[in-house]
Amino acid sequence: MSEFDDINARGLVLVGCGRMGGAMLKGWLARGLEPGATTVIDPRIGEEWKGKGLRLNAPLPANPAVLVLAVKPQMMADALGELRELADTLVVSVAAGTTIASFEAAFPGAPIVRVMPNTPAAIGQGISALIGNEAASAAHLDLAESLMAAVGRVVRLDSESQMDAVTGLSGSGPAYVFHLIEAMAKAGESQGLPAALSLELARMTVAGAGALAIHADEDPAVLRENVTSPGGTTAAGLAVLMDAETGLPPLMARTVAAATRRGRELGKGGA
Ligand SMILES: NC(=O)C1=CN([C@@H]2O[C@H](COP(=O)(O)OP(=O)(O)OC[C@H]3O[C@@H](n4cnc5c(N)ncnc54)[C@H](OP(=O)(O)O)[C@@H]3O)[C@@H](O)[C@H]2O)C=CC1
Ligand SMILES: O=C(O)[C@@H]1CCC=N1
Repeated sequence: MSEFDDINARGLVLVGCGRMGGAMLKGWLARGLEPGATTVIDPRIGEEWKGKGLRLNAPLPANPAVLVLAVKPQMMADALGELRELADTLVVSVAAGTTIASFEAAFPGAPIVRVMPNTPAAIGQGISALIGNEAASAAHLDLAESLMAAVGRVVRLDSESQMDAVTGLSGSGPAYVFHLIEAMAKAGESQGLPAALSLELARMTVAGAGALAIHADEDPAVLRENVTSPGGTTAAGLAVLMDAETGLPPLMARTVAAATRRGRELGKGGA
């Protein structure tokens, strides 16, 4: 028994195979999704997906288990317009902003699950938050959860109103962390290190600290204190980074707030 048994029997349709759709597809194929059971709809399908046995831009199966929508929110209306009605299919959207209500208008009566994943899904290290509509049964939610659990961890939300903040935190978050790596590498260069060495030190520091944050029993605050010798180098660095006015906390608060706000705008049809 695998989480893909029903999906492999009935089919999965992925609409939009770009950065996020592609990341999930990579993870699903690695964990048991059969290429022949997978229909990918994307007008500009990347070369990497050809020759793998996927059904590329092929007619939709009669009654797929799941329809995954992974196009940009701004393209969603066009993409939905191209889909015919589906009989008994779970609709899963990963689009930022786009509300469950807007999908209910497109798929009346259908079970709909809104998910916010992130791109580490490509290596099975994602985190996804999900919430379903009234028509989504416990079995539908379990199906969506098992699909996303195949590419990382899954949390369920209490309310759709949490989804924009989730998007601003963990959906967009990998980009913040990649930028942290870039910024640390640049800072090392400024202190005289060669670029390649600085990048390697920054990349492994973030990766190692992230892994430790998951595997250690202690909270991140304790792990931070473990690095910080009284009167030492870390304390000097953190005095800058943790400054309540000019440090990371207010900057991160503004960053997540801006992303959350943008999610809300997209939900209202913002271009
Ligand atoms: N990237 C991320 O980290 C995350 C993205 N998301 C969400 O995932 C969704 C996709 O984002 P992302 O992968 O970054 O975007 P991309 O632009 O990389 O991927 C979207 C893909 O959909 C294709 N497409 C456009 N119109 C249609 C259509 N009518 N039918 C089928 N495919 C179509 C695009 O083709 P073309 O390029 O030709 O337009 C593109 O290949 C968004 O809604 C986003 O909010 C959610 C979490 C994280
Ligand atoms: O930037 C975006 O809008 C999407 C949603 C979360 C991550 N990428």
